[in-house]
Amino acid sequence: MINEMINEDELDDHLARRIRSMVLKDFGSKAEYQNRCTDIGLSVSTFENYKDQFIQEVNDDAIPELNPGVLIPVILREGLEGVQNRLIPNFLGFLEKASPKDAAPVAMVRALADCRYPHEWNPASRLLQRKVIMHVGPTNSGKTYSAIQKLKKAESGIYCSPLRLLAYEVFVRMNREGIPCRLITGEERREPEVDGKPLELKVGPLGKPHIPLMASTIEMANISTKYDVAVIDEIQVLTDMQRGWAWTQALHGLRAKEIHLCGEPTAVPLVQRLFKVMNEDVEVRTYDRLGSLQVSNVGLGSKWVNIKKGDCVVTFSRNMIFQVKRDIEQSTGMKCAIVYGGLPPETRAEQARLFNDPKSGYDVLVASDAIGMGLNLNINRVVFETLSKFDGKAMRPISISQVRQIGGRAGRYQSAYDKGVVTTLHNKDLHHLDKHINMLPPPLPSAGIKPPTNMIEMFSHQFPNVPFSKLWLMFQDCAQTTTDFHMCQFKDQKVIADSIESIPLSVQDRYQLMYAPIQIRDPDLLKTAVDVRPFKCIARM
Ligand SMILES: Nc1ncnc2c1ncn2[C@@H]1O[C@H](COP(=O)(O)OP(=O)(O)OP(=O)(O)O)[C@@H](O)[C@H]1O
Repeated sequence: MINEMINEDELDDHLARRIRSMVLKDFGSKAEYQNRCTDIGLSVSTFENYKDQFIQEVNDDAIPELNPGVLIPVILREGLEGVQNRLIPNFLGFLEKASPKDAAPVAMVRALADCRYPHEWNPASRLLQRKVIMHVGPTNSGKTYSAIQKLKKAESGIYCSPLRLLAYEVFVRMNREGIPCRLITGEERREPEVDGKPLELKVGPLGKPHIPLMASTIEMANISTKYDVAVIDEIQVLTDMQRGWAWTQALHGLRAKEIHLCGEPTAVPLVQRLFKVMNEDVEVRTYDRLGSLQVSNVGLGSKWVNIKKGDCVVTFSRNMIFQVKRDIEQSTGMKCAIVYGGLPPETRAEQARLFNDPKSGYDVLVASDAIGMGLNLNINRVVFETLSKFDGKAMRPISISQVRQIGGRAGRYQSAYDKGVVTTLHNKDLHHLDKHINMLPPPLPSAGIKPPTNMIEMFSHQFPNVPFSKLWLMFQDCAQTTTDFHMCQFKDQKVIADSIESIPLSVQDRYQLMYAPIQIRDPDLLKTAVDVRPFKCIARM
């Protein structure tokens, strides 16, 4: 497959055109596309009459959504599938212009799947004029620190986190400083406490205890409450294929007088465009890195014996984390702490604490890319075990943004090592690392969206008795979006939807289950998810 071999810096207009031609050839010849169009109500003759004209228009770059410049980030993020998924919606858009009469049979279902104005999905927030401040800069530049300072002083506020562990960090820090803060994640809810003991709360004006702050994973952020200040961390994740919708929803929906966004400068143009549609201005504050970060001129020569105290080895599979830990402990005698996404927050925090404490005896950290977002660790040197990651389908080079985010964990301000070093296990990877760490990633192309449940329900009324996984595909074929948005795809969505198809459930329940982060490899968990409702118990954010 062509897309499995593409590096971020190799994909140019010419290659994007070649990939597009390949996909268009299938559109013209494979029965699948015709069937998908007839499933939603188009006649066979309409498809046959207009498909070649459509292919010609695309090849002439007359359909902006399928131009090479738009497709490059799509191919990098979604592979060939991203281009394939965009063909039918654009074919229907083309048909509507070319022959409204022939497009009439699908006009209503297209209107029901109109996702061009996601800011209208949160009408209550449109009544507010929100002040938006965007803190941007490289890693370790004090962006989150500045935003959190504002949150601390707020009468009411929310911190929206990309990770359970970061939400937990803010929860612990705020309560320790005497500022009552709740924790809300997919897994747990906690009232203000310090070291397991409830925090003494002041009584508010209505005679109830006043808890001003909430630290929440972004998927769980309550957007119906009013806040003085909201902080959205790692805003660049809004472009993520699976989770981006939660950032977009927070950005559109948070009912806060003041919103602070923290993240990479690459997010600025897209975020500005999204707020412009809502008539809200964005004040951009730019930060510089606190302390230097250097790429080493030597790798470890593929030898774990070259690991030193203060090193963090980054690898991308859970099996490798344990393997690397064993290898390092055997060849150096040093003990390794481990951090990866699947660990419970307390265990992760404990492992991070052990590594950060110079007297604990844990000198090395072995971690997954879970450390790439915001964690404060005393790392002297980040060592990439590899620069490729399995994305569920194929091994792909990690993005420039990921290289920079993960590498940037070395040398944290006011930590034991304020100058950071980045290197690779294998010398052959060093050149790639050096090139990418100094490269500015391109601006973010689009923000993820997840259509609201009522939209899917309305759409489903047009196609009774269609299995849900097929209905979701039909919705996406009909969906209209602008180039600023993309529809999020949920991990294993088809497998989940098909495995619950025979169980009597509402459309709302099916939709909710489909995007719940269920471990489908565990059949018991999937069964529990179906048996136990509401489904909050299985959320694993
Ligand atoms: N003005 C400051 N005073 C004291 N400590 C600070 C200050 N600014 C930043 N720090 C500390 O520096 C470290 C990095 O800051 P912060 O987490 O805000 O960086 P960031 O730019 O958000 O980085 P990342 O994107 O990696 O999360 C943190 O430990 C933070 O507490």
